[in-house]
Formats: sequence, structure tokens, C-alpha cells
Amino acid sequence: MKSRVVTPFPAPESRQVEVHSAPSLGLTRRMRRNRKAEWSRRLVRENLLTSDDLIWPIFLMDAAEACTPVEWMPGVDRLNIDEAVRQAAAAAELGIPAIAPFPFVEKALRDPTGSEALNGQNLMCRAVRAIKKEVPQIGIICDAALDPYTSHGHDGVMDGERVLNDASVAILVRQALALADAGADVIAPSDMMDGRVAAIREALDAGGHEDVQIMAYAAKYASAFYGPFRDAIGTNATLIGDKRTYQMDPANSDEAMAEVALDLEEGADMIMVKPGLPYLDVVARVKEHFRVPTFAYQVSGEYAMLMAAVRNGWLDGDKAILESLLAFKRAGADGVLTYFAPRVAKALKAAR
Ligand SMILES: NCC(=O)CCC(=O)O
Ligand SMILES: [Mg+2]
Repeated sequence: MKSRVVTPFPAPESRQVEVHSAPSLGLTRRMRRNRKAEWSRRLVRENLLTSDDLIWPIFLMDAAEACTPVEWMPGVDRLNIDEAVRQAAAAAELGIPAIAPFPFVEKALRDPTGSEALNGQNLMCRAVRAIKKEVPQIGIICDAALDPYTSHGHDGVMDGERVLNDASVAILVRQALALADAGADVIAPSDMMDGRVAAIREALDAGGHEDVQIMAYAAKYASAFYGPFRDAIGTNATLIGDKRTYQMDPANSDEAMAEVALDLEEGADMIMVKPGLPYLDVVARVKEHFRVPTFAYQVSGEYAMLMAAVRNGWLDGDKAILESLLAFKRAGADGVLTYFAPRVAKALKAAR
């Protein structure tokens, strides 16, 4: 019997590859044709990110220093009022339509009922007045929620361990009125109490604020991605327990549809899904079904993840950030709240 010689690899001459004379596959449809040049890629592009899509969340702080860095959000600062006015002007110049301020409230001003939220001279109200006066062309979206103001870090008032719904709504309504009186263009209830949109709408109308819009944090999830925000506004130190009795279970999406339906019935002009990238399925489902102005919040944890990799040189910053924001547009969002707003607006301007 002849023994077979097994060659582990083909001999060198049979490994020659004829690149140019390979037979055509005879395909009718070649998806790559439209991708062959930049002009063609631009022509067939389905979604576009522009500065009109950006809402910039900023942090406020009563401080002598213009900027106080937020440790867990590299590149983000808490701004005193003068600096917030300056940066709002710069944002308007960059074509950013709106900002969303959040206050770092001194510990001494926090109490169990969040009463500082009702003070018409509090940090938020003073900042809103100052920005409205100097930069009237930028929209100001103000959160209605008590967490920056409560000693326990919850978005409402408590009875023992329980966050009370209706009692919290009564306070949120007064907070919303104080913000509207200061000049807020949009009230954004982020508290996830039931019935707060209707109550706020009614009070705004009764208070002569028919034109103040409501952007409801309609589907806000009890998420681990808010960690760095809590560092920024100082609630990581105060928060007792978690927010799972009012914010949504990350496992659910039918429930998000019910939340959005309710907020729209109650008078929300715009709705929001939060967090962003991990919940794009919810954004897509909501937009597809309700066809209303739909926003998503690329939250602090998403910002921190991207920035950590960018700072390590593991990701190309502008490219990764722009791609992350384009994903929201693809999912159907009309706009995104993002800490990257000024960076992105600058990059988009430079690319024009
Ligand atoms: N109500 C506003 C937030 O909770 C923001 C959360 C974040 O950026 O992590
Ligand atoms: Mg709700």
C-alpha cells in the first residue's frame, strides 16, 4: 500500500491569487455601489445630526469660582451664575437651541421636604432670570423634582421609607410655578410621580403660564447610569436607598408605552426617555407609535464611559461621540440631552 503524503499547507505555487481575472458573481444588487465615494454616501444618508438636535444640561453652583470641576465627569464643571450666563451665550452662538440647568444645592439648604425648591430666590430661579435677561434667545428647560433639595436625596417627600405620591406632586406644582415665574420656558418633571403632568399643567395655566411647555421625563428608568450626576449635584452623599418605587424597572418596555400615553393625555408637549443608548429600543418604539416630539437623555454614566475611554486613547473622541448621538436620530429621537452638546456643536461647525 502506498502511503499518502499529507501536506498541511498547499504548495507555494497554488497559493497565487488572480485578483483581476476572478469571475464576476453576476449580482444585480450591489449595496456597495452607493458607498463608493463621499458625495454618494452624503447623497443617500438617511439621518443627520445638527446643532438643532442638542439640549445641553449644565450644573449650577453658588461659588466664587466660575467653574468647579465635577470629578466623575471629566470635562464638565459646575458653573456659578455669571459663568452660566457666559456659557449660555456661547451655546446660543454655537446654535444649541436649549439648555437644562441643574443645581448643586448647599447641604445646609437641604431638608426633608425640599423647601428650598419653592424659594423664588433660589440658585435655579436666580440663574434662570440672569440667563433669560442676557441670552433671551436660548430655551431654558427646568427640572421639576426635589432630589437636589431633599436631605434624603429622593425626588419627593417621604413618610418613613415611603416616597409619597400625591403629597410630592403638590410640592412639585409649586416648584414648577416658581421656575415658570422666574422665566423657565419648559418645565421638565423628572420625578416620576403619577399625575404630576396634569397637576403642573393646570397650575401653569391658572398662573398665566399657558405658553410654558412641559417636557415629561415619561419613561425614566431606575438606572445605574446616573451615578456621576449624583456626584455633580451632591446627592450621592445624601441618597438613602434607591428609586425603584417610582422610576421604571429596566426590564420593561410595554410599561414605558403606558407611561408615555398617560403623560401625553395629561398634557405633555414633549416626552423623554432616559437613559439614552441602553434604551434606544424604547425610544424607537415610542416614536414609532406616538409620533410626538421625542427626546432622549444621554446621561452622566454614558458620558463618563465614553470620556474614560477617550481619555485613555482607546476611542477617537469626536468620532465616537458623534456616532453615539447619530444613533439617537436613527432611533427616531427629535433631540438629545447631552453633556457633549458644545463639543459636538463645535465639531459639526468645523465639519461644515
Ligand atoms: N433629572 C436629571 C437627571 O437625573 C440626570 C441624570 C444623569 O445625567 O445621569
Ligand atoms: Mg408617569
